[in-house]
This record gives sequence, C-alpha cells and structure tokens, in this order.
Amino acid sequence: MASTDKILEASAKYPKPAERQFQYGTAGFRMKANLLNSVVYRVGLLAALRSKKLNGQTIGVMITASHNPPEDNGVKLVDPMGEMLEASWEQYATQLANAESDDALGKLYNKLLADLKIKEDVPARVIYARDTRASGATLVTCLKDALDATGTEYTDYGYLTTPQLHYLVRCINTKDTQYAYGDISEKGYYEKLAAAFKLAMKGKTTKGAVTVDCANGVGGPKLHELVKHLDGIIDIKIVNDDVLKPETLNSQCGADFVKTQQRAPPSSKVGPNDRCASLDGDADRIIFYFADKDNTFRLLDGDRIATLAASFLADLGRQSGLAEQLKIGVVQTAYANGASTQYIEKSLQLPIICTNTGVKYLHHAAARFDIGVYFEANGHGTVLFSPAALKAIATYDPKSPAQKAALETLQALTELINQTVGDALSDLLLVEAILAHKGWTCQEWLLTYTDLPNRLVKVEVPDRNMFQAVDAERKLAKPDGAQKEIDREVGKFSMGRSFARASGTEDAVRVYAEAATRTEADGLANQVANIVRGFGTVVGGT
Ligand SMILES: CC(=O)N[C@H]1[C@@H](OP(=O)(O)O)O[C@H](CO)[C@@H](O)[C@@H]1O
Ligand SMILES: [Mg+2]
Repeated sequence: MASTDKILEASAKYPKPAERQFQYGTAGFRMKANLLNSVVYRVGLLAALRSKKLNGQTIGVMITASHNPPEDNGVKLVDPMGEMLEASWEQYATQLANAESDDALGKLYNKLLADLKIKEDVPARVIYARDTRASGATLVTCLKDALDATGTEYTDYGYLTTPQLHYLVRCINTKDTQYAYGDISEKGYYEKLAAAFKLAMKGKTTKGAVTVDCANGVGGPKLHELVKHLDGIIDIKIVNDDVLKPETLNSQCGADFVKTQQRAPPSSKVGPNDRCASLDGDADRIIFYFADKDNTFRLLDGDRIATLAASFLADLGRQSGLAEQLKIGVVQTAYANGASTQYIEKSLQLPIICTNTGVKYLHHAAARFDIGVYFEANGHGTVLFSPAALKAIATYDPKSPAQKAALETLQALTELINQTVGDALSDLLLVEAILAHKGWTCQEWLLTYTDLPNRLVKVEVPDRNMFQAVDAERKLAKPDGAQKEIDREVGKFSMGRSFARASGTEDAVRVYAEAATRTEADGLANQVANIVRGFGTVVGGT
C-alpha cells in the first residue's frame, strides 16, 4: 500500500529506543526529550487516523512537558471540541509508540485502519504548537514527517500555551455553526478574553496589582500579548518571563514549585499582602498566594479558586433570577482539602462529585451540571456551562436592573472562561474579576475557610501497580489488608483523613494525609507511608 510505504520510509529515521515501554497517560507521553522522536512521529500517525475517523475534523497536537524540568518534553492530542483525546484511543497511542520495528508499526497502522473502519481517502487535518523548550524544534520535525507521510493537511501555530491550542481546535471545528467558538487565530483568543473581561469588570476595579510568575515558560510572552488587549483596566506585573534561557523553565518558580514547596519563588520581591500568582510551563495551571502581615506564606490553590468561582456563580444565579435553571456543582479529587469540601457542602450548599485524579475525569463529571466548576488542588481547572445553561443566560428576560446586571456578568463569564480545558490566563482574569466584584483582597479570600494542615508524600515501591485504588481513589482494594491498616491509623487522629494511590505519572505511590494540626498531618502521612512501604516490600520482594 503506497501510503504505508511512505510511513515506513519516514519511520526509518525515528527508530524506537530499544527496551523502552511507553504509555499514553493522564498527560499524554512525557519523558526526557531525547527519547521522544519516535513517539512524536507515531503520535502524528495517530492524529491523522483520528482526524480521518472523525470525517476530517481537525485534531490538535501539543508538544509540551508542562511543569517538568527543561530537559523533558512531551506530546498530547486534542480532540475536535478542544477536549483531551477520548480515553478509548489512548491505548492506540500506546500501541503505536511501542511497535518494536518499522514493519510492526506499518502492520499496526493498517490494522487500526481496518479495526476502526477508517476510510483512508478521508482527508486528515491537524494543527500543532509547542511550548518554549529547546527540544521542541526537533520534535516538530518528527511530527511533520508523520503528517507528510499520511498526506495530512496541517498548520504550525509555533509557540502557544496548551489552552490556546485547545481554543483554536474548537474554533476550527465549530466554524460557521451556531456553536462557533471564536476567531481562528491567536489574536482572536486575546480579543475574546479581553472583551469578556471588560464586560465582566464593568464599573469594578481590582484592589492593587497582581504579580504573575510565568515559570519562564510560554505563558510569559502570551500574557504580555493578552495585557496589550486589556486597555490598562487591571495592573498585571509579569515576572519570570525569560524564555530566552530555556534552562530557567520551571526552575525555582512556577505553579508546581509554589504548590509543592509551599513557598513563593525565592526570586520574588513582592511585599506583604501583595497578590501573586504562578503559572506552570504550558500555562494550563495557576495558583495564587501572598505573604500576610506577619510575612507568613499563604497559598490560594485550586480548591480556593473552585470555591471562589462556585460562590460567585451561585450568587449570580440567584441575583439574575436563574437559580432554578443554573444548578451549580463542584467537582474535586481526593486531594482537595477537606475544609474546602466542607465549605462547599455546608456554607455554599452545593453538590460535589469526587472523581479520580486527572483532569479528563473532572471535566466529564463537570459536564453533568448546568454550571460545573472543576479544579484540581494543583490549580488546573475551569468552569463548564451546559448548552441549556448558555441558552437560559442568553434568552432570559431580566425583571429588574439587578437581574440585568447579574445576567450581563454571567454572560461575560461564559465567554471569559475557557470551555475546553483549564487555562491559566483565563482563570487569572476570572479570579481578578471575582475579587473586583467582591471588593476582596487575598486576605478576605483566605478567610472564607481554614485549610486543614496536610502532607503529600511520595513512596517508591518495587511495583506501584499492586496498589489498586477504588472509590474515587480514596480507598485501596489491593493489596489485601492495606486499607484496614490505613483506617486504623486514620482513626487515631483528630479530623484525620488519608489515602494512598499509585501515581499515574510517576513510578511511585502517593500518600496524602490531613489532620487537625501540622504535627498530626505529618504523623499520619508518615504512618500511612510506612504501611505502603510494608505492603510494597513484602510482595515486591526487595
Ligand atoms: C497529586 C497530584 O498533584 N497529582 C497530579 C499528577 O498525577 P498523579 O497521577 O498523581 O501522578 O499529575 C497529573 C497530570 O499533570 C495531575 O492531573 C495530577 O493532579
Ligand atoms: Mg501544565
């Protein structure tokens, strides 16, 4: 078959590293960049297949390793509505990446064509972009070879944040429909966000500046562009935006550093009570923080953004007269701080769904509500509006000036909030708009509830796969007896909660614990980590 010949010819340039097994996980493929050539080439083949299967709809390919160190890179696929690749296709990505020889790859490609009933003559369309990592250029070449070999039409969007690529994919596939998402350009993205932000801010001002640490990644230049469209209605100070020194990416800065180290980047020069935010390397995560008057570091993480957004949207629902049509729900994972869960249930009186870790799970659960707010504690999340909610907001006839004002703000938020995926730039503006409406500083935001002290520990065991979690990963079904021991420890601590689960992205088991005091949270985490070590060692035999 002619096209397979081309695929094999190009594939010969990118042999699979021997003895390596790859897996398309929560974040696509991610590893040391020098191992990725064959993987990216094969992801290109899959993107072509996916597009053909979906009648030539455009598929996105993003080359990034997010918050990982500069020497890593990665690749992930974006489905037509700007969502992550449908879960059932992840296995094909894994199979293609692991085909040992060119011959095996060609056979697998043809098998997928046949098994998935893909018509080869359907055109394939792909767009792609990358973050600022030095290795990105080489990987783009691998990708292009796959797209050329499969006769795919493609557009290279250069450097983009991950959510910008998701935005563009959705714009392309909804063009000229009633769901048209926006202008198909990077500029269109800024214009959409800026116009919505201005509407949302009408008559309100933020209290002081917000300093945004861009992790020395692609978010820096993109935030500079966005600011140009905001007409100075908000004071955004941009730091750690040096993309010319790739080795500084995510180094001692960025959302992951701040969240895991529970401290500001050492380079930070802000004063007490100054509002700060940090993005990750591909700008799909954001967290806020500040130093209080005693210079104590205070984190405002994804749980805080979720509670802030949910409370504001619930207020707007009531004020606009649409509370009945706009049922709001919040989606969290087991890592959400117990105090946030309690605040949502008791104070906000909103329903909560707890899902497995990984944004694709949260995203799908959030789609079940009229307005679904989802955030991982690490700052990745967004708010989804259902088609019925959008219709209600667009068509409702307000009965008073107060209803009209609330409705206009709601309308603006439906445009401001990225509907495809968590987006640090969109979330930044969302939080700023809400704080402006409430007239809050970070201090007031922090006062809504008090986080329970918590600890996250990574435990390395010979075989993490023996730890099988159930109940949204809050309990261990395997190894036998482990959960019983964890329960016994948890029972000894006041307000204690703890769970262990195998990481989906690292070769380790993560243990999370929270309790009434810092000492207790640390103690509980250590005890549960010991239980995990004990079970891991016995069966693993080392
Ligand atoms: C505790 C934690 O932060 N886990 C992260 C991490 O998943 P693990 O499966 O825990 O390794 O990476 C995921 C992908 O970036 C992210 O979605 C998730 O929140
Ligand atoms: Mg990221």
